[in-house]
Amino acid sequence: MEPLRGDESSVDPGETTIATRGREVGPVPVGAVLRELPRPAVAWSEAGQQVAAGGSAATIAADGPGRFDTVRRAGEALFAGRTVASDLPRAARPRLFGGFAFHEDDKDDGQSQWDGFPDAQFVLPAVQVVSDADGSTWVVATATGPSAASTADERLGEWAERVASLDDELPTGGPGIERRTYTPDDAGWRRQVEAAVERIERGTLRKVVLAQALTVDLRDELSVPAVYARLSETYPDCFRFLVAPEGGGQFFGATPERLVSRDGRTVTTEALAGSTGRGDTPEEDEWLASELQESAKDSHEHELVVEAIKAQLDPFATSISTGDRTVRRLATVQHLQTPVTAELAEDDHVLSLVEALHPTPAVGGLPPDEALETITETETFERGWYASPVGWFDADGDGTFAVAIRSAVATGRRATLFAGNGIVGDSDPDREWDEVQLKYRPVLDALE
Ligand SMILES: C=C(O[C@H]1C=CC=C(C(=O)O)[C@@H]1O)C(=O)O
Repeated sequence: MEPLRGDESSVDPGETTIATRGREVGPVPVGAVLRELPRPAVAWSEAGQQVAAGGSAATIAADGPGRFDTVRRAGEALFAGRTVASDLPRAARPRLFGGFAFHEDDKDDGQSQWDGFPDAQFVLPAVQVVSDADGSTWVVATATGPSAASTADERLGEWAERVASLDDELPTGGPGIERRTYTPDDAGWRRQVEAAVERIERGTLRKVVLAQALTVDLRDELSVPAVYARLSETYPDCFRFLVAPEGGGQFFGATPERLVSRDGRTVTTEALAGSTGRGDTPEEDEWLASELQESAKDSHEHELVVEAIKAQLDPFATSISTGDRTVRRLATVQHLQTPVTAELAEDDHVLSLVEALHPTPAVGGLPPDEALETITETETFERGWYASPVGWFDADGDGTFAVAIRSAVATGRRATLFAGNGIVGDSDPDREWDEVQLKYRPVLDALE
């Protein structure tokens, strides 16, 4: 099916009647399902809920500066004609899954690993396997158009049968890494960080998140479903995601960072910035965590993010509150984290909040425009969808988006991993290099 593009007028309500049907099945391993599903494929896991989805009942794509608005309006037009079988749990309702490129005018020259990833793309999956937090698993089929109901019924029958007879054998080890190429290399990184620090000392820039890319040539064919399953085991508390558009590469990761969730008028987000490593013993872990809590550099970097998020939410909110700052401990790094919640004054759509919050200074910087300019002028690789909003939204305008860090894009036997660090006035290039290497580990470990 051709993606719906542009404004509401391109969406014919007669063509977009949605029918959703579902059936409860026994537990199914996510990797095995992903291997079976057609493209475009998406996977999403949060808070005990796991979705693996494939095929498209409808696709929305958008490019350029109005992309958030375009997607929201096309989504609203699409959802207007939906019918959902009444026996389905909330987790199986129609949702659009996808995300955005980091920059609004992302250059897709047709030759990079980002080929096939537009500035924004969302898919209403034809088939989903949803494992809900209560332990139940559902096969869900969705179809659009005049014969939506009968197509959804047929699709459900076919997929419930296929899912029941899945072979769950997946490669147990990673494909192995033959060659690594860093962009920039360590000397180039040093120059970039020094130039950013100089810019901060000289003028009005306060913080910029500089990132780098690590391209790995793989020894064996990569099974993204197997890597996704491995990330799900190692990072159960992170958002795991996979976006595999038709005919493009596969973008995946396990990110600790929520961009925003909207549930009615309640908004949840967080500041996550300031990092240190993990220790070899519980005592060393504690020592590193308390050093992080007390570090003036990390506190400054973190507080800039908290203040910016509050300011970004302010125009929407009747109240904003922040929780206690804690240390979030992951498998290879520890971060300073502050939860932020807000109550909306009106029923703003989650995509309006995504637009307001992206990029947070945890992946962009401050002031935002100057930081973005610095990133564009400095970085020598394509961010594509790295550090961008990925997630879902539904017919009510509720949704959850994560920040797509700890991620990689893969095509064939090659994967490019991304990682970045917040640079402030007293950043040291060597320490920043070491810290960035820790952020490659989640994906790297799954590939080795
Ligand atoms: C930009 C990344 O991390 C951000 C999130 C947490 C901590 C960060 C930091 O300490 O610099 C970064 O702002 C990344 O992982 O690529």
